Amino acid sequence: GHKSHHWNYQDIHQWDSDYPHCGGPEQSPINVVTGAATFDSSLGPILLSGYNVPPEQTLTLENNGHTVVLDLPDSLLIIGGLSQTYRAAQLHFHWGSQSDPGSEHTVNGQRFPGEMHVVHYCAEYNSVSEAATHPGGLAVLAVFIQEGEEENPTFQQLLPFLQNITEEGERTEIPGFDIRGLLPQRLDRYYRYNGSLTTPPCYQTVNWTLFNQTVFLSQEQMELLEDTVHADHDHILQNNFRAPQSLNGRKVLSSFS
Ligand SMILES: NS(=O)(=O)c1c(F)c(F)c(SCCc2ccc(C(=O)O)cc2)c(F)c1NC1CCCCCCC1
Ligand SMILES: [Zn+2]
Repeated sequence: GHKSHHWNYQDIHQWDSDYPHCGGPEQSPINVVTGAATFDSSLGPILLSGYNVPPEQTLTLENNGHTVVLDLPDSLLIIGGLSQTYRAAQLHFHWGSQSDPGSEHTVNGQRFPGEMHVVHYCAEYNSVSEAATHPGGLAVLAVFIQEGEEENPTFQQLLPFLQNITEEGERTEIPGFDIRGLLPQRLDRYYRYNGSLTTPPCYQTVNWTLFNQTVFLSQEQMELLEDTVHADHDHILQNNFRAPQSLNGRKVLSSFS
């Protein structure tokens, strides 16, 4: 298991004293300035395989005190749109509160209500932990979450279970469902840059894909995400996002013009 993370989102400026990579030059998240992105025609559509998990296969949903994590079978693959094949490890969320947005990345200075990260590791490694320490070892698909009129049926196969894991350390089993349905329709339109984990140890080993198209949750679903899980016993887990980090000369590419 992981050494217990004694960090939190309140003393973010302390992170780099305990975790030196957090002070590195290629950190995440960033603000994407769309007008400054460079179109790269070699960036093809993200191609997924095995994302439809049958209901008889259960998935573990956990409150780890920093976010809610859905463990994913390593049979879910990214087989296109990246230089190598990547295997799924987990997905988790970043959110704000009912009054404030909580995405990690921002676009032209706009923060979205929430952000989902689907974390994958390069198939040449045997585990996400091993891959996490190698450049390009991780590929995270990031999806911005907005509030809309309709209830999102695929998120409805996940969000109600948050009520089983309100306390840090709690976990629950949920029936498999089509993980593809959590992603936007257009997997061919995205921003791409090299960055890091947005949490300690902040390894600078993440190939980021930020989809241009967002997903929509109803107000009730947003409230489930924002107002259900707690950390260290009593206080509600909200605003679990890191501030945007300097690009330090990094290029942001786009798969579309
Ligand atoms: N945005 S992100 O991808 O950087 C990210 C966060 F912002 C995160 F906040 C998290 S959760 C906090 C880190 C953590 C804590 C406990 C455990 C455990 O008990 O197993 C594991 C991790 C979190 F889990 C992740 N992703 C993890 C990063 C830590 C481990 C490396 C590979 C999995 C991706
Ligand atoms: Zn994340």
